[in-house]
Amino acid sequence: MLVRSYFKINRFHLPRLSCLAFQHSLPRKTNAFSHQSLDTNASMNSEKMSLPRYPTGYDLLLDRRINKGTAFTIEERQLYRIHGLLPPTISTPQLQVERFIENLRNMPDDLSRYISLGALQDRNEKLFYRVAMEYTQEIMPLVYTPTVGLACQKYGLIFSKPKGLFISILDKGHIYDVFCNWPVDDVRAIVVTDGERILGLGDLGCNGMGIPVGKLSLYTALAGVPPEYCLPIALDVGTNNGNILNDKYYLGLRQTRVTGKEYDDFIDEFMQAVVKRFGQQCLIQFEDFANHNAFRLLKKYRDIYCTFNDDIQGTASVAVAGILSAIRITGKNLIDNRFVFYGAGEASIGISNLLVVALEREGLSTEEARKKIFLVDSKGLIVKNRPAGGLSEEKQRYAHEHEPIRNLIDVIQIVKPSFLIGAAGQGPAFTHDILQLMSLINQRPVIFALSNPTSKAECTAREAYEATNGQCVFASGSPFPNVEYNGKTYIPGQGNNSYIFPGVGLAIVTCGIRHIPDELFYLAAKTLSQQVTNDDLQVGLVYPPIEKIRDVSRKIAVVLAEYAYEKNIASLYPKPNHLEKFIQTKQYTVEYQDILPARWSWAN
Ligand SMILES: O=C([O-])CC(=O)C(=O)O
Ligand SMILES: [Mg+2]
Repeated sequence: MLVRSYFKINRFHLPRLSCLAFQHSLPRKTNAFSHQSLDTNASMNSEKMSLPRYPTGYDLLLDRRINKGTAFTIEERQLYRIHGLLPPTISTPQLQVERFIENLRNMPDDLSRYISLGALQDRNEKLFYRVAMEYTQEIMPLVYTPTVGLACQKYGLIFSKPKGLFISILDKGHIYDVFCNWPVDDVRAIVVTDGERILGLGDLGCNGMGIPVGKLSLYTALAGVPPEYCLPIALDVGTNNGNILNDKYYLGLRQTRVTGKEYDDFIDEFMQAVVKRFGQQCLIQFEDFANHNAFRLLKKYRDIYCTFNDDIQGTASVAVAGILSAIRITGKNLIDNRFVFYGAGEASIGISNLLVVALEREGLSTEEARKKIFLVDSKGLIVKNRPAGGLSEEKQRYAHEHEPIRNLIDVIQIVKPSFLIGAAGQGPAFTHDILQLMSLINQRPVIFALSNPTSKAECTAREAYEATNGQCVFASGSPFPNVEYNGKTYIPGQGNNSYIFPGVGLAIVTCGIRHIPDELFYLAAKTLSQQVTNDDLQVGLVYPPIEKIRDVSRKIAVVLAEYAYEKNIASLYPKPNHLEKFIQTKQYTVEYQDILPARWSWAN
């Protein structure tokens, strides 16, 4: 059948088609990324049949948004002049996925796989997301933590094609003009980093670009945010990392970081330029800024722009969701727990702040809630009488009236926590002794090792299960494989903000939420935790399985959108009658776009 139609078209229709294409002056080139204005049906409304304005010939194969590779049909190959540029067999999308996965598995290491996935994203976006959605569990660690950490460290070596914008301090005064070089006008979600604290790896300068790219890939793969709405940005204000400055392949500015007023003015201009270019409702997600800027900038911008800080608020939300699920396993009421945090940076403070909200909902006063939380930083337990240098405003809230305690193990001895949460980005810190102590204090201790990438995790899943004799409830920021221990299989959950930010992004881009109050992250946490079934809890999972993530993200988005309409901070009007259905219709699908004119038939 296929072969017959192939010959039929070849023999009888090719000359006529070519001629038709010329007659209606099919444009040879359109903007490589933007097809949203090129509506097939709209073009079909004209009396005379005209062809949709897609690139033709080789250019079509270079257009990642509509390229289908070997899945282009005979008709498409003929009509768009790509016949002969591809081998004769027409693949199904499923076969394309299988071919890609087989190649991927044959590659020597994860960095090669990262590069290969990035190249697929540049070449055939639909196929990239089909692979990412069908093989989420396998692909996520390659496009995201932990491999993205390695990719950032090697970014100068592996950079090939632009996936976002690089805006440097040298662009100061002209940031809007740089934005104008981005080929899409309707951008609704930006993830931006200044590269100063990439995961737990420290200052990587503009090599940090891998993070916004990875995060936005998950916006689409995990929540179905259309990729054309997404823009990754690296702000380059220099780097204080000597190794990078001396790396001959480094692609960023070779200068130390600009700070103070010059930095602040630069970020101000950046924020204003986003609004000028893309509008007030464009989401700006801050990612992997250093502590000292992260809190400050969040406070400064949160009420003026549509913005949030993922490391503070997204991580807080996913961790609180994990806490709410974990107490369903341990059987303790939330207010009967004590929480020790190892690390007192963005993640720990963010989680603590949201946890206080959750404890308040259970009837505690703010003061009582804060007393349940114990932060340990590089100097030990955070206590009120810290000598010279003092404590930042954020840490101050959690300072206890206590003698200084230097070591984590001593803190645990004295505080007797039920939760031990690591988010210091310092690598192994939950020793066998510490983990064992947790299981002496608690029947079911809860251990979260949230630091990323894997090399920075406070302990491995195996270490946690073994030291606690399989009794602990465990989650980690980067994925760990299942653990077989004493004849039982333990499934470690991934307490990563990727359970939260894609759903938050989906709500914002579909309903035009103008501001992002903290309440949204509490609602997201509750909704996420509600998606955890008793079966999940039974195997120790405090998050839903990753296979359900698209539905989970949509559920989060619906709850957030409801809240936004209630509080009058959604700008899409009128409110859709059925929010869930509405949001679902806006979720990206991996079906190839039909690029044949709607009324075209080969019988013509
Ligand atoms: O990227 C991740 O995996 C989570 C995160 O935001 C971080 O560790 O900074
Ligand atoms: Mg981050």
